[in-house]
Amino acid sequence: MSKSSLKIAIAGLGTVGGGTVQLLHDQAQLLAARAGRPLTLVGAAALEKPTGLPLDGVPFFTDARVMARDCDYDVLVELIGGAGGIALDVVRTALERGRSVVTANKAMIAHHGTELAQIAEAKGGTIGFEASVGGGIPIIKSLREGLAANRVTKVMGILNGTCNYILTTMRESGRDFADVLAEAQKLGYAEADPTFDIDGIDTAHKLAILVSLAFSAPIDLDGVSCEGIRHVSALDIRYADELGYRIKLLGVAAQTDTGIEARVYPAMVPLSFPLAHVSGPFNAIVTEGDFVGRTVLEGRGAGARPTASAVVADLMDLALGRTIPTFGVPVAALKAQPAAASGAHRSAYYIRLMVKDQPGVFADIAAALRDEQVSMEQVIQRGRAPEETVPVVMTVHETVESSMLRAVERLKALGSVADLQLIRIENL
Ligand SMILES: NC(=O)c1ccc[n+]([C@@H]2O[C@H](COP(=O)([O-])OP(=O)(O)OC[C@H]3O[C@@H](n4cnc5c(N)ncnc54)[C@H](O)[C@@H]3O)[C@@H](O)[C@H]2O)c1
Ligand SMILES: N[C@@H](CCO)C(=O)O
Ligand code: NA
Repeated sequence: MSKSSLKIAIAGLGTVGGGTVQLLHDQAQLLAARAGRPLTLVGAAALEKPTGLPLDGVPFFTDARVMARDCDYDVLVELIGGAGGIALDVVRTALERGRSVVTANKAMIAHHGTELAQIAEAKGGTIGFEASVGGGIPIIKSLREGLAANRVTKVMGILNGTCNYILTTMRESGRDFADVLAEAQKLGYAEADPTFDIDGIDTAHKLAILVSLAFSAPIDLDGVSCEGIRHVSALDIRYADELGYRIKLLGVAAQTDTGIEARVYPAMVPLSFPLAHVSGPFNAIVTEGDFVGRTVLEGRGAGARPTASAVVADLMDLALGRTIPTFGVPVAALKAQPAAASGAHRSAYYIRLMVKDQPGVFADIAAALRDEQVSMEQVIQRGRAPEETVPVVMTVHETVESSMLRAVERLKALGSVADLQLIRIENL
């Protein structure tokens, strides 16, 4: 006896929605064979009906709210975007109707995930959000299922394809930031508002989701500190190369004795580091678990086809009746934890100072570092330009963050220092 099809309504037909419609069409036979039932589109909504997508015979809606409310579907796929607004409305409507939801919307999950999981639990639906973190990389499934036997102690990753594309292309081509960002937008990697990418907000959304899954805690976006890549200059990228590092925007979360540490920041990573060679729009995530040790997952973090691959993986779980609580455990079992004590983090650092080229400057810099017990490792200063500022670049040994920040204040207060750039050096 053949099973009934999984009825899918899709809201949003842009980069990811278009890719998803195409995948459901191109792989229809393979999906039906694996799921034991067809996956059928019963509705599609967007501001305008795109041409060139295989949507013949699929009812089209310009109002996604109407589709969410009236259409007869098993699962609503939300690919509109935005933390609230229409995306949240259609998702709430579907869940309230006892239907399931699949979404790529990390902003919405990071802001409203716990509340939505509660509705899903109460009404008998589920929420799939594999596409929301790491694009096509199965990191949600990995944390929620594959690593379920472990206490996870650390999750660290390159989680934003746009930033990684910008940093990689700037390094390889010497092109400037704005030019490369425009290219990432054209390729469909960037968010509708690309400041979400470059200011680290998108990475923070994704890290908040990973923290919840890894440490069984309710989503806490406010608990993620966030620094983007706007201030990373071509000069720093060149010095990183010379010193044997790559600059990467990282999301890093760890379980510490005092609570959860969750941070987004650009860091220099040594070439031997598992994330150093991850380039272009690729993402990668390193996890550490108490029994499994380290695992590393790498793949395409953005773009139509990889992201559609993750959306449809969630649809396959639904078609097969494989369901699991949204964050791995029922909402009532999620336990909030305090944020780790600030300033206690230890790491090495890269410092670039723009200084006036005059006698005594270096002694002042050395004294500022000495006074805060910060120990220098390498120093690069070359060129001579008595009328201008010149770069002095240093790396310092592992030091407590609070000492490093006090030393930075001392350095900034020196009359000879015109500018200062501080970048963490990350190691595992
Ligand atoms: N682009 C990527 O590589 C990527 C990867 C992972 C996750 N995501 C996420 O996927 C989601 C979609 O991103 P995208 O890049 O496909 O966006 P997009 O801008 O390419 O597409 C958005 C779609 O939503 C539709 N839409 C917008 N407002 C609407 C409204 N009021 N009513 C009905 N439809 C409306 C648009 O017509 C369009 O079809 C976002 O949450 C994004 O963060 C994107
Ligand atoms: N704007 C996001 C899309 C994938 O989530 C990125 O560049 O990674
Ligand atoms: Na994913």
